[in-house]
Amino acid sequence: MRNCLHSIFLFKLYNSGLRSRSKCTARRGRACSTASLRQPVRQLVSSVKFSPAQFTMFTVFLLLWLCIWLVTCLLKSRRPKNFPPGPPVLPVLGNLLSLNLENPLKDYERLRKSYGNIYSLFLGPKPVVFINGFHVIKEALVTKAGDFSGRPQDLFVNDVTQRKGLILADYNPNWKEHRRFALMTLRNFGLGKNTMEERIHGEIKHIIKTLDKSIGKTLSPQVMFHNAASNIICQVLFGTRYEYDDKLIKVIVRCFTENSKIANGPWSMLYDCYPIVRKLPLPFNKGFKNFEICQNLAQNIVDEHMKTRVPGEPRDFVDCYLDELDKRGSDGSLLSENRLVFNALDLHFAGTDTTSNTLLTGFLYLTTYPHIQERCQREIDQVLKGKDLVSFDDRHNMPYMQGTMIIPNLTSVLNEEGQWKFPHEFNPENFIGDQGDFVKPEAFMPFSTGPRMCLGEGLARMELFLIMVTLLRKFKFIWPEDAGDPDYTPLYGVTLTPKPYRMKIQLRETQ
Ligand code: HEM
Repeated sequence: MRNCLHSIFLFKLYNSGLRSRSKCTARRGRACSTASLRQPVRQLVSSVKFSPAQFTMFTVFLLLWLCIWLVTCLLKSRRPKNFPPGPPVLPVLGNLLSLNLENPLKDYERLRKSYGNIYSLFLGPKPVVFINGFHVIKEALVTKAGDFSGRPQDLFVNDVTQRKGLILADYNPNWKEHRRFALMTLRNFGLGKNTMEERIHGEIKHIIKTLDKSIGKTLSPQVMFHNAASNIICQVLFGTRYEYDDKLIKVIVRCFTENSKIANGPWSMLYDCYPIVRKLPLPFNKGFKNFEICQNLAQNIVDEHMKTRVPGEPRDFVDCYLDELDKRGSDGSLLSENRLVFNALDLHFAGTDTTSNTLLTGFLYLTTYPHIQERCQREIDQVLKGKDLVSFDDRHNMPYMQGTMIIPNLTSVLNEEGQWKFPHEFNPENFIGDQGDFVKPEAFMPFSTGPRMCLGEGLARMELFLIMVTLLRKFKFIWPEDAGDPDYTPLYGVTLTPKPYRMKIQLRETQ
C-alpha cells in the first residue's frame, strides 16, 4: 500500500517539476521582443526548400517521433508491477472513458465488484488507488494512519485554496497545530456544553419561523438548511448570525455550494489530470473566482475584528486566534493572520455544506417514508412529554430517532453487505440492538476515522439531533402529491446533495 501511494507521490513530483519548467520557458519567451524575432524567422522559412529526399527523411523522422511518443505513453500508462488490479488503461486518457465524470459513484461500485476492495485507475496519466469496505478503510486510516493521513497537494482544490487551509493540509506540523487550535477553540466556545445547545436552539427558532410561513404550502428546504447550518458555525467563528436574506451570507453560501460541485466535477478532474490545461479559460476558473470572493469577505470580517477586539476577551474563533498570535509573538509559530482567513473559511465551509446536506437527505427520506416519520414522532412525544425544549442528552432515550441519521457518504462502508441488518435500505432498525436500544455499528463512519476524522463531529451530531427532533415534534412533512416518484440519486460533489425537492408542511394535530 505504501508503494502505491509512493508512486502516486512520485508522479505528482514529476508533474509539478514539468509545470514549473514550462512556466520558466514561457516567461523567458515573453521577455524577448517579438519584433526582433519575426525577421530571422521569415528569412529562415523563405530560405528552406525541401528536396524529395529531405522530405522523405523529414516524414520518417516525424513518424519515428510519433512512435516513440506513443510507446512512451503506453509504457507510462501501464500498471507498475505489484500495483492493485484495474481495468485496461488507454494511453493519455487512462481510464477516464470508463467513468461517468458527472457522478462516478456507480462506476466506483461496479469496479469494486470486478476488482475487489483495493483497485487502481488511471485518471488520465495519473495512477490512483481506491480503497473500499470497512476492514480495508479501517486498516488504512487507523492501523496505518501515519502512511495514510497525508493529502495530495497538486489538485484543483489545492490551487484554489492556495494550500493554506486545514482540510487539505498535508500531514505536517502546520496541520497538527491548526487542528489542535481549532478543536480547543470549539471546546472553549461550548461544544459539548449548554452554550452550544442554546445557540442551536436560537437558530431553530428561525427555521420554525420560515416553516410557519409555509404551513399548508410546499417549500424547498435547501436554502433554509444551508443558512441555518452556516449561521450556527458563523456564531462560533465570527460571533454573529445573518438573516436568511442577508446579501453577504447569500453570496458565501452560493460560492460554497457551487465550489462543492465544481471541485468534484469533470472540469476539475481535467485540471487534476492534465496540468497543461490549467491556464486555459475553462469553467474551473469559476471555482477560483468564487473562492476569491469568499476570501475577501472573510478578510473584511477579520479586519473588522482587529479594530473592535479587546485583547484577552475573545468573542469568537477569530478573536481567539488573534489572541494566540499576540501570545506567540514572533516565536516561529505556524499560526499567521493570513492563515486565519483560510482556516476560518475552511471551518465555515466544512460546517455548512455537510450538515445541511445531511439534514436535506434526512428530510427527503422522512417525507417519503411516512411510517418512519410517524414512529420517530411517537418516540419524541413519549420522551419529551411536557418538556419545553429537547436537549442533546434526550438522545439516550430516543434510540429510534438517533437511528435516522443515514448519511450516503463513504458509501462503500455505509452500504456494505455483512456490516448492516439492511445495508441498502433507509431503516433506523440498522441502529437498533436486540433489546431495542441504540447501537452504533463499527461501520458507521460518515465522519471518517483515524487522525484526519472530522473535527466537527460533536457539533454536527448536536445540530442534527436538536434540529430534527424539534422540527418533527412540531410539523408533519409530506411528499407533495404532484411531485412524482422521489429520486434518491444524490448530486455528486465534495458532499453528496439530494436533488432539489419540495416538501409540504403541516402542523401536527397534537400541537
Ligand atoms: C454531518 C456533518 C458532517 C460530516 C458528514 C462530516 C464529514 C467529514 C469527513 C468524512 C471528514 C474527513 C475528510 C478527509 O478525510 O479529509 C471531515 C473532516 C473535517 N470536518 Fe467534517 N463533517 C461534518 C460536519 C462538520 C462540521 C460542523 C465542522 C465544523 C466545525 C467540520 C469540520 C471538519 C474539518 C475542519 C475537517 C478536516 C479535519 C482534518 O483534516 O484534520 N465538519 N468531515
